[in-house]
Amino acid sequence: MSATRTMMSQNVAKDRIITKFPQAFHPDATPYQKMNFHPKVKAACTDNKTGRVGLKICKAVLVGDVSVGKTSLVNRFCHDVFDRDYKATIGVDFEVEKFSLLNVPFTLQIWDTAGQERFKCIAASYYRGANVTIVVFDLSDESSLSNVARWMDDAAGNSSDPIKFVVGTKKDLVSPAAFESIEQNAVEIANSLGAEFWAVSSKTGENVKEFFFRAVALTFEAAILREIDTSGAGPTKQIGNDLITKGDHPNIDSIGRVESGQDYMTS
Ligand SMILES: Nc1nc2c(ncn2[C@@H]2O[C@H](COP(=O)(O)OP(=O)(O)OP(=O)(O)O)[C@@H](O)[C@H]2O)c(=O)[nH]1
Repeated sequence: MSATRTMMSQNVAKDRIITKFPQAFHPDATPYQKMNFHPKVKAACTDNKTGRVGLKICKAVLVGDVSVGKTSLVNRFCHDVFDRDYKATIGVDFEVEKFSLLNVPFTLQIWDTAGQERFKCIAASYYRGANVTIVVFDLSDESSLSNVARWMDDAAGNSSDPIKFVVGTKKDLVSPAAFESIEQNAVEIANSLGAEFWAVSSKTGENVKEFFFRAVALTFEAAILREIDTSGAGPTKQIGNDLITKGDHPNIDSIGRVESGQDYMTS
């Protein structure tokens, strides 16, 4: 391993190192059937002799109805906290998380958009170029599930072939019987949208880390495969479809990484 790679791996927190390919929540509720990293990806990451594996930065966008739990999901994963009080997202928030997969550093920008209709225009301008589209609904509120297809259409339609997820939150609020019923509907909808289904609770933390690790692994793999297929040589700085660059944002560093913070504020 090169000195640079060793240094970069050391910058990643221990609980952000992904060694095994994370599995789907439900084997029948995913279009992504792989059980392991692709041999080409393993080889490229293990050798890294060709210089084709560069710094990876991808973009995930969360969308969904008001108050379904988008911010709570991000906060549970990124900060391991849960707030019972509702504070509406204004415009869009973002976090940046660093990972290591197959000893290669990987950064995920997580964009948390507002569900309120009045912020829709602002939020929608951030959908573009997402590598992962995450449509969130509330397992305890069936009406939020009925809007999932529209959210997916709006958000994923602005990106080129993103990895897609439908995530039901607030699992702690539903009885096992109610869960079984809404899960069945959610799986059907997710399948029809070509998305993978997950059920999580940000309150208890159930499945939150598992979900994000799965999203990260699928995105990383797709990005490396795309890079192997499209670039013959030379390390790349990023492989997002349409990532923001320095100058677009005051907190962007020289290689296009952003510090976490709120990106848009209005009264
Ligand atoms: N019991 C329970 N409550 C949750 C869970 N996730 C979120 N909530 C609550 O649901 C409310 C809304 O959560 P948010 O995360 O702010 O929802 P949001 O989707 O980001 O809302 P907008 O920013 O308006 O789009 C808050 O009161 C949270 O505490 C969960 O897993 N379980």
